[in-house]
Amino acid sequence: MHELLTTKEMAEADRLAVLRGTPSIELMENAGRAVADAVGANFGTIRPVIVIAGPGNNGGDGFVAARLLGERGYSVDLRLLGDISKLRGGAATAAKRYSGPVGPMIAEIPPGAIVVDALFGAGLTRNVDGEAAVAVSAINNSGAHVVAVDLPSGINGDTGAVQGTAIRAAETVTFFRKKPGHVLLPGRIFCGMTTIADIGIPSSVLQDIRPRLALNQPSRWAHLFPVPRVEGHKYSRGHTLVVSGGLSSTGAARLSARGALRAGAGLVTIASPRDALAVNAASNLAVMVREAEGAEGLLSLLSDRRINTVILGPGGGIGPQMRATVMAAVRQDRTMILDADALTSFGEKPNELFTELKNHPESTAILTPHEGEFSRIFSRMSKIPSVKQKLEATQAASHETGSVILLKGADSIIFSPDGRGVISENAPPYLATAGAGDVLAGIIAGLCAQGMPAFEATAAGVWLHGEAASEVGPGLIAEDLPEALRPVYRRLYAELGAVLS
Ligand SMILES: NC(=O)C1=CN([C@@H]2O[C@H](COP(=O)(O)OP(=O)(O)OC[C@H]3O[C@@H](n4cnc5c(N)ncnc54)[C@H](OP(=O)(O)O)[C@@H]3O)[C@@H](O)[C@H]2O)[C@@H](O)CC1
Ligand SMILES: Nc1ncnc2c1ncn2[C@@H]1O[C@H](COP(=O)(O)OP(=O)(O)O)[C@@H](O)[C@H]1O
Ligand SMILES: [K+]
Repeated sequence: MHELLTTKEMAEADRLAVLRGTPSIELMENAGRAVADAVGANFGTIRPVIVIAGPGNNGGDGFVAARLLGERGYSVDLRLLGDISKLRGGAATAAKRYSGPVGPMIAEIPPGAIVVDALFGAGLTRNVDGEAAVAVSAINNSGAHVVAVDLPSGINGDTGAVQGTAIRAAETVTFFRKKPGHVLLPGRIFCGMTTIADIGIPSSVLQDIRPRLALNQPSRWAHLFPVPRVEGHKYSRGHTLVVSGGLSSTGAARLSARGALRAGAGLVTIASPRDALAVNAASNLAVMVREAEGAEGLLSLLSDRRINTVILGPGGGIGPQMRATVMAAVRQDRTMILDADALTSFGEKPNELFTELKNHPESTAILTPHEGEFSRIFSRMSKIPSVKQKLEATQAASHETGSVILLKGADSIIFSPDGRGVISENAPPYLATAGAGDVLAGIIAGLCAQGMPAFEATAAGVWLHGEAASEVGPGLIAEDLPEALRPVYRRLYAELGAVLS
């Protein structure tokens, strides 16, 4: 159930379901029934229901829901955008089956009403304006409980963007699988709680559609999640190196190091400039500290081939020294997590980094920008859209650079250069706190160190990070995150049925 279908893929799912024997009107009847059931689950017949129907199949679902709610004893007021004679296909059939009155678009919602929003769904092609926009604002201003059919009207199903204006729903009933617009912001906020209804589309259609996008859930990466082995030892669990900043900025590296260790790396070492050695050493026990000054220092530490992952960027400083250090790591064929300052340092010359990465196919880079860092590093690359189109931009950045890209936010997006992508929805808002990203870089590195492939390790790291945050709860600070991994790991291993004797 974790695949995400673009609106085009969903139309294909509908088409294949029809080809395999389920008539389109039956899909629409099932969709309308699921919506009527959602109203019935929470509200008795005492509340009036207003169904706002649009000119396409989304409106058709609205006609079905209106008919069924009427049959169940609700007082239903159906309003249609456009002319009933212009309805086509399933929507025309659904309208014929509805015997109640059909009114014009509404500009005011009576108090206490429940609104079924069946104005536009997957077929929204342009900004909402005119009469439809008036209805949207009347609904939003009324405080009515809104059940959206498939998508809140005005939300783009592929991007989650608001097209002109959009209905704020309390709940959204979608069909077969979620769409990206249900999980990407701001769409996710407009959806309220989203439920998925089975309308009779067989899951086997997915074998033909082969969706590339999914929710970031353990089902995507659990088969590759590292499980400590009885015959293992610390070296078989990998060694992560974190490059620290100078005396006044060691905290970020220490947070990353702690994240990597808790995530299960066998060893973690902080590569520290001399001036910060004392503070790094004094504040770490299980994490080791070694002196390393700039690119030269890093190279000398990387002569130890057991160090298999390197974190660069957190608190590292912006400028030529950081660029040289990153380039040195790239030439050493390691898995690198490039975060924060390591990304910003290449803002002027991104191709310098990406050319070097291409010349070293044995090295793997995972880039973990937030939106600001993403713009800094990618805005000069013409084939990468603006970060405002975040899904397309992340996918293009991964494709163009051959690196795993994690675009951080409330709806973190991760893409692999092979085109697979996941979107996360488990991060609580209080995770947005200083240093949380540094811990995340560490968790991802800790998973890579244990041999998990880069894309899956990044997805798993982001999921664990969100779960750990929820485990801590409000009041969270970044230091809490590595510690909260323990109960999350315990639960995850239990769910995986992993034997940890
Ligand atoms: N396919 C199936 O088997 C099933 C589909 N199902 C349901 O169908 C929905 C998709 O249906 P759909 O493709 O007809 O699109 P829909 O969202 O109704 O909108 C298209 C209409 O709106 C109009 N329009 C668009 N934007 C507009 C704007 N800004 N302002 C004004 N008008 C605008 C557009 O006009 P046009 O662009 O053609 O001029 C067209 O008339 C899907 O979300 C699900 O609920 C379920 O029943 C299960 C089975
Ligand atoms: N509104 C939000 N809801 C949930 N998580 C968020 C939100 N905003 C940011 N985050 C998460 O918080 C973390 C912040 O990381 P980052 O921006 O690198 O901050 P820092 O550099 O201070 O560590 C990321 O994991 C990001 O996904
Ligand atoms: K809708």
